[in-house]
Amino acid sequence: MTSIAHERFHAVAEEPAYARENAPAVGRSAPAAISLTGLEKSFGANRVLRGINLHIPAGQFVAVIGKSGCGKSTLLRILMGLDEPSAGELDFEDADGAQASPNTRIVFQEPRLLPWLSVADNVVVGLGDGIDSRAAAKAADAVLAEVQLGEKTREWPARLSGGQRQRVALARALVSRPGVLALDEPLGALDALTRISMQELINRVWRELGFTAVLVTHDVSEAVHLADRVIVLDEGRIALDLPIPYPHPRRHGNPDLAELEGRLLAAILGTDGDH
Ligand SMILES: Nc1ncnc2c1ncn2[C@@H]1O[C@H](COP(=O)(O)OP(=O)(O)OP(=O)(O)O)[C@@H](O)[C@H]1O
Repeated sequence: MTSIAHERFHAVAEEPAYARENAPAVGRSAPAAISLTGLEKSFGANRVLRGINLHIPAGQFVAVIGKSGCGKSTLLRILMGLDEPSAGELDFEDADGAQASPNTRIVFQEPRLLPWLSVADNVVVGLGDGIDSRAAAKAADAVLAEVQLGEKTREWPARLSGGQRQRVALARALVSRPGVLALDEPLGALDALTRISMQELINRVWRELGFTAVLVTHDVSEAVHLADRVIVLDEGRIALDLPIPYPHPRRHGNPDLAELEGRLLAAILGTDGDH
């Protein structure tokens, strides 16, 4: 495993006006650091995660990549509290290193929208209960504008394209201003051009809002375009921990990124030592 001294290569911009004025207090949390220590997960005799040690600083964007079945989604589910580890520890820390319980949200490959609710009401679902309905509607409209769906707030999900539906799912995750956002192959079902525009959108909202992001993807190009750091999982272990030391936003076709993509592919396919 290659360990890295993390540096922030992106400047988190000052909080945008829409976020200050329209984000409700409910759920809102500062970006949190994530620490995994000796994390293990078994399903019966199947040892899926085998002693994962990983520290993700607050605000970092990490991509997790690896062969099908290597444990990526299991790791993400444990991070989100959707599954329990068999052994080891998961801790969140605030900027002072104190234990934290950040607001965490996840976006899946399928948008999972409720078909009987409008686009705006689907986003309001992301706020949970206990928030004034006018404040919730205002927050939903603002975040929908941020994901360029300001024209579609009253539309039904069935009348949107696949990319638009996934932008609603992203807006539903962002409306409560999470400190940690998990992305489980969120662009996997989209065509190549929509993927690129969604990558730009994810990169922009991350730079603007500054949450900690963990992205599971099969796409090495997506990983090096979005992440500060890419973790390659192999049979439940970290096979490579690769920093991507370039400022955001990143250009497609950059030869330095192409070289990193090659290294990642070799690590995923287990051909690092071959010539
Ligand atoms: N709830 C479960 N019960 C039993 N086995 C499970 C469960 N969830 C995952 N597994 C097993 O854990 C292993 C890792 O699955 P996981 O979904 O984490 O892999 P992945 O790397 O995300 O795969 P993919 O890239 O195909 O989505 C697989 O062998 C899978 O069958």
